[in-house]
Amino acid sequence: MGHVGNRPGQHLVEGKGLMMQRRTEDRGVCKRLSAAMSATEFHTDREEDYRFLHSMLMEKKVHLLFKIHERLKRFEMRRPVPVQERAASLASQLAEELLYHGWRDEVKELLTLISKPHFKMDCLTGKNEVDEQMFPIFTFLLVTSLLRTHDSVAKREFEPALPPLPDDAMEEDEESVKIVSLVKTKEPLGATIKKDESTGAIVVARIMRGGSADKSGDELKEVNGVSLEHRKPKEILPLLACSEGAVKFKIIPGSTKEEMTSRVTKVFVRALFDYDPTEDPTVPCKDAAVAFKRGDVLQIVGADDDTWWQARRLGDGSGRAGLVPSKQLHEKRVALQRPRALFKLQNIKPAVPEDVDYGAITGIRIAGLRRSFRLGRKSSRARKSAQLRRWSSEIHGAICPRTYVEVVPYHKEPKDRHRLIVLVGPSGVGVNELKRRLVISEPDRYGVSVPYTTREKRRQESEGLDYHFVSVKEFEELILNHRFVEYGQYRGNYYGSNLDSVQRVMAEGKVCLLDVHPSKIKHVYTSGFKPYVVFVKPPRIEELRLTRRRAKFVCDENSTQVRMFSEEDFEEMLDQAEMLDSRYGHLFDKVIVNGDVAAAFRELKADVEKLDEPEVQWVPAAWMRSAPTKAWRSCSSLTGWI
Ligand SMILES: Nc1ncnc2c1ncn2[C@@H]1O[C@H](COP(=O)(O)OP(=O)(O)OP(=O)(O)O)[C@@H](O)[C@H]1O
Repeated sequence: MGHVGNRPGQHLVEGKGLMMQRRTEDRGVCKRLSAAMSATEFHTDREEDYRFLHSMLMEKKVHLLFKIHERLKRFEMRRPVPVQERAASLASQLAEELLYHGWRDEVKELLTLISKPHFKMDCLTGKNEVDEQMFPIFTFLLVTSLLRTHDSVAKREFEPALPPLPDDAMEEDEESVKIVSLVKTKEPLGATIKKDESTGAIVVARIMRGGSADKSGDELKEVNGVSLEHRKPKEILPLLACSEGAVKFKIIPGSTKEEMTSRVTKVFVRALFDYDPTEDPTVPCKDAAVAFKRGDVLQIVGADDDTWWQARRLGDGSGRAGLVPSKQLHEKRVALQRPRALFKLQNIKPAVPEDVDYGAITGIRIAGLRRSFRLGRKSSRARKSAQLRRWSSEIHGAICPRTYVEVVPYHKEPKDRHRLIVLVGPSGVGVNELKRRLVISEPDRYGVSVPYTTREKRRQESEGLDYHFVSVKEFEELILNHRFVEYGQYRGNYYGSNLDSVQRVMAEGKVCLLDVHPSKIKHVYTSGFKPYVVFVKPPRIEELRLTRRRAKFVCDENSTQVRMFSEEDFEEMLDQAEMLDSRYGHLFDKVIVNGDVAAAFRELKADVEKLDEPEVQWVPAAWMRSAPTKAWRSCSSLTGWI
């Protein structure tokens, strides 16, 4: 066993010698097994080691241990919960009903004795030691006894009772010292501690609002009687970790407490990024942090720290506040990441002629249901400049990252106009298809804005139904007056979605459906339109192949050709969707995956209808007031998020 040398496995061999001495001890079995297994990497050539391993692995106890482990795991997964906390009293009542009448006094006394939870089972197993006639009663009592233990566990009565406050607690220093006893439970204390650099004192750094402790700024003097003088926070954590049951803190109120309380903010924000504390190595305490997804609404209840704010996630039911990265922290993090656009070339989508007669393809003519002015409508020159804009916007996004935006509750009144529904998505994903279905389903409720164009009217077209036909001069004036949400040129003609056209639909009391490139959403991002942005996302490629087998796709740049989707089209659609989601995802209120078109349509319709219900909707605060609240200004500024 005394193998000495510089080989990597040396210490393992020595470890094995130690293990062999203790081979009979159950507790060492697992350790030995894992160490021996590691040792095999280096010593499988040694006969002795091999024999040792073999004999150990064949040991019945090892197998039993694994079996126990598996059972425990299975049991753990089932998460058993008590059906009720009064099983024993029910059983006793039943016993009374059935048996109790006419029992001798000795039996009654015995019954009292052995129905205690801690009554030893051994006493009941020796049949000869007790009256034969009473044996069924013993059996019953044994069960009752077990049920009492069960009830104690169900009521968690096994936890120690709080020790009474020492009589001299307040006498010690009436003004400034208080002793707090807390029972350690599974619920986090809701506090983090740190060393105050200026005074050297250990202080409660953060107390989560709604958590067990809520006295931020207090100074910790003792934990379970152990003085914390000159100790570092990491020395204190083991003290807390190893304390069983009652944990006693001696706390001196911090001087800045009132000041800090007054700084509590009541700001609501929408998160514009996902946050998972389990994947964040820098969070001060993972259990004290709050996970959220992009789009979740958070109530910021503490923003006095530059790095970690305290927030509640609305709708999570716990009401507990926890740590979330501050705006500044998230911005710094994003800034440290390399902007992807600088290193990854984007796929350029081929142009699709905007002038295709949609009605001819679908057989359905609805005012304004022309092919969209979205990505696919650009000439190759326009595409190049669009690509450059895309790059610059990605770099801009990295410099000015999306963090949080202040939101306020909005209750729609019956007299209020419907919100504008903005549909975005990669070309060919089915935005027009969904729009068309909505309009057909309720033409009196849904409407689409009629685009403007400078091209000649064709024979089968009507003014105000297919297009508003205007002169170049008129169109350019409208451009100068910022009347277009989106416009472009194709084959020498202007085409555009006009704000007045959108307003006309809304003024008719209809829900206006608008599809634009997400970069244009800013033109309608106002309290007047209150846009509700729906991102239509393609499903996985397998589902695209399956669902679009018979779909026709307008494909040719120079003509009005229609063809089936190709594999390349699908890949491009998915690429574009990813790009749109990463760049404009912070603007999306809803994401609908358009796999099965009927299901996507139902989901969209239900969602849009919900906007008319009296339920609260969270909208950007900027829509409802001209300036951000004082509280939000204290958190950060609102600029540059759209
Ligand atoms: N879920 C779906 N299943 C099968 N076919 C679909 C589905 N969604 C859309 N389609 C079909 O795919 C084709 C393209 O759809 P649509 O014209 O609505 O796309 P789009 O997103 O509006 O494209 P563009 O931006 O280029 O105008 C149409 O023939 C449409 O009927």
